[in-house]
Amino acid sequence: MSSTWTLPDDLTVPEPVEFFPAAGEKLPQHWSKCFGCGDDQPAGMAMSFRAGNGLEVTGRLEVAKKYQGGPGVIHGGILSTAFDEAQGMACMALGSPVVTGHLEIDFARPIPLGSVLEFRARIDGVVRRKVYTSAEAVIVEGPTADPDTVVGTSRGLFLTITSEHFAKTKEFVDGEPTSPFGTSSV
Ligand SMILES: CCCCCCCCCC(=O)SCCNC(=O)CCNC(=O)[C@H](O)C(C)(C)COP(=O)(O)OP(=O)(O)OC[C@H]1O[C@@H](n2cnc3c(N)ncnc32)[C@H](O)[C@@H]1OP(=O)(O)O
Repeated sequence: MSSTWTLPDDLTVPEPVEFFPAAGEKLPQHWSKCFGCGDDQPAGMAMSFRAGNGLEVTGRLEVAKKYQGGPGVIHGGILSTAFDEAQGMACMALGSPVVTGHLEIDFARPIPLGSVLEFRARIDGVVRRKVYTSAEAVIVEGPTADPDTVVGTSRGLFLTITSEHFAKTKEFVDGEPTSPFGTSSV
């Protein structure tokens, strides 16, 4: 199905901030307790990310058996979470924390359990606090691996925020952060 997503006319394309890692380098976690990428979150998806060219990042997800939705395939909510994480991590190029405002996914192909997915996510541009992002996923390891076949696509709007955003939920934080960005990058 084709997306109804359209980019605004007044979109501008920023440069990555100076401290954004060079292409191929690992991105720091934004929050070690994050369900998507945290290394201090045993229940989480343990996604990892590297900087790509310009405003692009690549992410990796191993599709564990516990992510099953339909028989033998990934749950759509897990794939959506992975896109959310990947597009949010692309926003790291702005050097500002963000949260997701809107996310839409096309599920293009079944994704068998045991696959390794690669996500290619990017910032398409910004308008004021609004960050327009997009991403695709391909299977790079597993029974149906094919790096040229897109198995899912996503478009997402992220909003830059200040640290005050999370002040409201500070008392509910589960555990101490260990990521370089602490609680505030998200
Ligand atoms: C670098 C860090 C790496 C982070 C990776 C993290 C990956 C995971 C990310 C997440 O999953 S975050 C968790 C899920 N998201 C949330 O919990 C956010 C909950 N929603 C909110 O807190 C607020 O709705 C939000 C901050 C998104 C917006 O509220 P604001 O009061 O700050 O914005 P405001 O209403 O002033 O709108 C600002 C602009 O955004 C637009 N906007 C806001 N929400 C929108 C929406 N949902 N859809 C479309 N447009 C939206 C709004 O129309 C307006 O456009 P204009 O500038 O053109 O006037």
